[in-house]
Amino acid sequence: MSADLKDRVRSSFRRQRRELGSTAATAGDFASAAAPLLHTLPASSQVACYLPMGSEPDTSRLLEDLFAAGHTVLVPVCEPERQLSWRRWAPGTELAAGLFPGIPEPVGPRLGLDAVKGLDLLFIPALAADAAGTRMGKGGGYYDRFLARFRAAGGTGRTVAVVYDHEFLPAGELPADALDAPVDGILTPSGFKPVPSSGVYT
Ligand SMILES: Nc1nc2c(c(=O)[nH]1)N(C=O)[C@@H](CNc1ccc(C(=O)N[C@@H](CCC(=O)O)C(=O)O)cc1)CN2
Ligand SMILES: Nc1ncnc2c1ncn2[C@@H]1O[C@H](COP(=O)(O)OP(=O)(O)OP(=O)(O)O)[C@@H](O)[C@H]1O
Repeated sequence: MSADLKDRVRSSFRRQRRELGSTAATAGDFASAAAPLLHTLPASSQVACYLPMGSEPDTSRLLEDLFAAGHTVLVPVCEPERQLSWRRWAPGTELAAGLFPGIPEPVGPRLGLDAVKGLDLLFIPALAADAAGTRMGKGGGYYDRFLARFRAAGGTGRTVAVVYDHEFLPAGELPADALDAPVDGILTPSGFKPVPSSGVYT
């Protein structure tokens, strides 16, 4: 698959995001769609989820629901060289700009791979995802790098890409390369879609 094709597909989804405006789904839509998935989580699980920015799918209610259900919630922190570390999040946690001014991050101690390799579930930002589990992000490679290290460290947590309904595509429609970490499922406002070949939810 050519990098050029991937760039063109990414640009097109980025443009659509910018044009979404007020027609975007609400935080409640994503939280409701995730409810059945949350019911499958053991008590006191460790769950990662991004803090939404701009026109991204709004995970704010989902974050609150996870915390209210008694799970430990971790959010990503951008580190140099496109690495991710993590911080604990709770409602009201103080946020500050990190490496990228547009991305809010909690203040407090950072957690590295050792502290998070037991993660049970990760909600991952994406611009689009297909039914085969191919995910397209913003192009930083942050999550691909993190998930490669997470799996290499023995991490077995399930991965779920969060996108709008029009960004969920039939299997095989997104270009994929060897470094792309596949997801186990996709969350859209209309529901949770397990990836059959991942075997985790089927
Ligand atoms: N909410 C959220 N948090 C997240 C991600 C995400 O996609 N969404 N990430 C998913 O990987 C990581 C950060 N990924 C990034 C990917 C691209 C750029 C980027 O294009 N930056 C622009 C300027 C950004 C700005 O407007 O401030 C640049 O570098 O020029 C930044 C961060 C970790 N945290
Ligand atoms: N495991 C990895 N190790 C080193 N480089 C990687 C790895 N995964 C991805 N990359 C590189 O990162 C860059 C961006 O990758 P890609 O386009 O797949 O990002 P993305 O999935 O859209 O971004 P993100 O994961 O931040 O949402 C590419 O140059 C890719 O080769």
